[in-house]
Amino acid sequence: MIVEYIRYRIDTGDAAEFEAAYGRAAVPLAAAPQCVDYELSRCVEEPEWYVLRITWTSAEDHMRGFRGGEDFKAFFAEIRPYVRQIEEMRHYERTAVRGEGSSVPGLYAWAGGAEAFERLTETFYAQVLKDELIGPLFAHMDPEHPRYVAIWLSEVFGGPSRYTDERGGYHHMLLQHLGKGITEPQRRRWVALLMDAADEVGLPDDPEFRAAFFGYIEWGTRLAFANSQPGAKPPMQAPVPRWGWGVAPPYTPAP
Ligand code: HEM
Repeated sequence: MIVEYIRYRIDTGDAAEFEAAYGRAAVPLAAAPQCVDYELSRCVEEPEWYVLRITWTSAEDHMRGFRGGEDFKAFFAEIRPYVRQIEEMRHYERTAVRGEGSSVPGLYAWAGGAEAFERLTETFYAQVLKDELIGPLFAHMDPEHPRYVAIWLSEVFGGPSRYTDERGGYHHMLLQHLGKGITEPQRRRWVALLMDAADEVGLPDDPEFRAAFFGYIEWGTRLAFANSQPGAKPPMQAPVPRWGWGVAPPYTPAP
């Protein structure tokens, strides 16, 4: 990915028409498969300055793919009057220094932290052991298993990286599932019992949290199922996944 910055200096009297033109130009821009995202910002201290940021899949995709295609023609038709007001137009490589801030709490904090996941797995595995369909799979489980899965889940949902640091990370978890031959009914029962346990221990039940939580559990159990089949050849090394809110961040009612 590559980021293009275009800085404009626009007379304040032309600002409304400039923004409207970009509003129209954004339609073919958004339709271009080379465009990852875009944002036009206006300077607060000196309102004649604008910066347009466009993330492209690559500089080559931008210069050859987009510029050579139909979307560019429609895009350029809208912004042509402002080309002479461009003060800078360059591609920038992203560096490793980036990340998200804490304005939105992570799923780990939202769930209630380490204790919440420990309560969850304790209750869950107590039911698992009594279950006729999946209980036998866990008959010889390590008594610490619920705690290990709690620190795995905590790490996945944005808590400390304890499973990676203390328990061998993804590789170790993967080894526990290889060759287990989990069936689809067993996977479903695992999911159902975990969701029951989530209710029982009072994990947050707002739609946004449960959608994100369930999304990971669905994804993770499908991987565990696939990786447990005879002959499966999953990647042996990978980071522990990190799961976020996805398309529905926490709902905060208007004040
Ligand atoms: C999101 C889904 C899942 C997660 C996050 C998960 C997580 C884990 C982890 C972290 C371990 C290793 C614990 C350790 O460090 O020793 C493990 C082991 C194991 N998992 Fe899963 N698992 C998932 C799905 C499943 C499913 C669907 C099944 C079967 C129905 C299953 C059966 C097992 C078994 C039998 C073990 C070994 C337990 C033992 O003997 O100690 N897992 N799992």
